[in-house]
Amino acid sequence: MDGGGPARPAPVLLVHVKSFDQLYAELAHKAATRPAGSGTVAALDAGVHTIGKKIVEEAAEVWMAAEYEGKDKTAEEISQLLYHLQVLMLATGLTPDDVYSYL
Ligand SMILES: N=c1c2ncn([C@@H]3O[C@H](COP(=O)(O)OP(=O)(O)OP(=O)(O)O)[C@@H](O)[C@H]3O)c2ncn1[C@@H]1O[C@H](COP(=O)(O)O)[C@@H](O)[C@H]1O
Repeated sequence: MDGGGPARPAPVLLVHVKSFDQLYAELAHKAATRPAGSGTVAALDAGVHTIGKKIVEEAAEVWMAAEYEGKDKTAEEISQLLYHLQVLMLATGLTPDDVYSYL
């Protein structure tokens, strides 16, 4: 027995999924338009040396997560590493295609 009322729509879980290329396009737009409050703009202004150190830090966090913190945490840390790699790509004028050509 369902009481005869109107059927309630099933709950929808909204998951925002972003591809590597989509993130790069978003970051390139940020770099071009320089919106206030953008961490990407701040990182680009800080320069390659600072971005490079962040990449090393994030890579270590990926390693530690993989050894000790499980799959979810590892995936999160990898996403952060990919983000900072993309910032370095922008800082050095590289596009995803430049990288893909070596894969
Ligand atoms: N995907 C990311 C992303 N991943 C990682 N990060 C940055 O990397 C940091 C994570 O580093 P840690 O976890 O080590 O934290 P933390 O050491 O406390 O960080 P910091 O003190 O170094 O900022 C975050 O604080 C962010 O600054 C990101 N910053 C932005 N994005 C995405 O990039 C897009 C543009 O962002 P804005 O330029 O900030 O608008 C948006 O779609 C964001 O979701």
